[in-house]
Parts: sequence; structure tokens; C-alpha cells
Amino acid sequence: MSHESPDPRPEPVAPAALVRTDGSVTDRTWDGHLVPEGYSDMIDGVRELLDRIAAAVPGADLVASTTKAVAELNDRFAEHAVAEPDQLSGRLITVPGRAQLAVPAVHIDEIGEDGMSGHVWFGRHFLGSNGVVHGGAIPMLFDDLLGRFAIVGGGARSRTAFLHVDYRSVAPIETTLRVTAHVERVEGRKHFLRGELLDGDRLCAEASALFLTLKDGQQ
Ligand SMILES: CCCCCCCCCCCCCC(=O)SCCNC(=O)CCNC(=O)[C@H](O)C(C)(C)COP(=O)(O)OP(=O)(O)OC[C@H]1O[C@@H](n2cnc3c(N)ncnc32)[C@H](O)[C@@H]1OP(=O)(O)O
Repeated sequence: MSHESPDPRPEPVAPAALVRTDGSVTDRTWDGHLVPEGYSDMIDGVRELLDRIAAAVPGADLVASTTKAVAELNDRFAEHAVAEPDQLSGRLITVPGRAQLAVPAVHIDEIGEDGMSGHVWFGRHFLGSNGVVHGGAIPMLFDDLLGRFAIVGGGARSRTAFLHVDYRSVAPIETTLRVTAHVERVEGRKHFLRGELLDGDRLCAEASALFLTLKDGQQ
């Protein structure tokens, strides 16, 4: 019996923020490191692999060949390890999810001084159970999105002091969900932000967070 299921994975889209205002496309991290051609496609491919692995029951042949291929890739990547300030993962502000594989890939649709909106699609990698996004993946989404916005808005490094998430209704996987973030208020170093995750008009989760701009020399 064949189990042909439609592949709901959306086509990759170039994020709006990838294009600078002068129309050129950035290929560097925010602090100037050159990004190799195709890096973002590689990250997309690895994200898809995580979803495929989560969704599959592979045969012994595929398990063996994957184990071998992954071991070879681990060795090759180990040869290219760099210190944290030089790494690319997590530092590509223009790439959905910053090329940080733990973070779901948010595509920014609109961004302004006080808020942003975008969309996100959680694959099988982020499954909790019963077709619903893992409860831990949602704070990860908000921490990254709000934290990034605290930095974009404030222009300086900041850290999460608190992140409160209310789960209002289930967030389905393999569905395009809307996500918003906005600055509620700023009091000195303190940035109060709020975010929402929606399935259509249905509120799935909302977050309120405090980020503190770091003082000079603060880790
Ligand atoms: C272009 C570049 C773009 C880059 C984009 C990158 C995107 C990356 C996105 C990734 C993002 C990921 C981000 C991450 O995941 S960051 C990782 C997770 N967060 C942490 O590890 C933070 C750990 N905590 C700390 O380091 C310190 O406690 C901090 C730095 C937060 C504050 O210690 P600090 O010594 O600095 O401050 P203070 O204690 O004097 O307090 C100062 C004020 O704040 C108020 N306060 C403090 N805590 C709380 C609280 N819990 N609730 C309510 N209020 C609180 C406090 O009452 C006081 O108020 P006031 O008396 O002044 O009124």
C-alpha cells in the first residue's frame, strides 16, 4: 500500500529583509563576515532534513548510509570550526531564523520602528504531539523574535530578563502561522515587548517579555 501524502512544505521565499533599501542583496553577517554562496540554501536543506528524519521510519540501509554520511560531514565541518565571533550560524540577521537551527524560520513581512509581522511554518521537527507544535518551540520563537526586535529597536545588545508565554489554543504544525512583535514601552535599559502567534484569526499564543540592554562590559 502506498502512503502518498502531499508535501505541504512551502516554497522557500527570499525574505524581504534580505534585500537592502538600495536593492542589493546582503551576503555578510551584521558584523561584516562574508557568507559563502549557497549558505542559506544549505541551512534550508538541513532544516528540511530534520523534518524528514522526524517524519520517517527508515529502513536499516538508510539508517546505515545516513549514519556514515553524517559522520563524514561532522568530520568535514569540524575542520572548519571557528571561534564564536566568527561563526555564521545565528548571525545572519537577514536569513529567516538567523541560520540558527534551534530557532524556527520566521519570514518577516513588515517591519517598522515599533513592530513587525511575519509568518512561520513549523515542520515535523517541531512536533509536540497530535499535530501540535511543541510547547518549548514557541518560547524559542518569541525569545528570538522579540530579542531581535529589542536589538533592532534599541541598536544595542540585550538579554531576556523574563519571557512569559500564554498558550491560548493549539498551534498546528505544517501550517503557515502569523507572528507579530511590538514594543510596548521602553524605560531606560528596559524594553517591554509583546508578541502573538496566530492561525488565521485564532490566537494560539501570546508573549510578554522584558529585555535589558547590557551595560558596557556586561556579559
Ligand atoms: C544588528 C545586530 C542585530 C542582532 C540580532 C540578534 C538577534 C538575537 C536574538 C536572540 C535573543 C536571545 C536573547 C536571550 O535569550 S539572552 C539569554 C537568556 N537570558 C539570560 O541569560 C539573562 C540572565 N540574566 C541576566 O544576565 C541579568 O539578570 C540581566 C542582564 C537580565 C539583568 O541584570 P542587570 O544587572 O543588567 O540589571 P538589574 O538586575 O540591575 O535590573 C535592572 C532593572 O531591570 C529590572 N529587572 C531585572 N530582571 C527582571 C525581571 N526578571 N523581571 C522584572 N524586572 C527585572 C530590575 O528590577 C531593574 O529595574 P529598576 O530597578 O531599574 O527599575
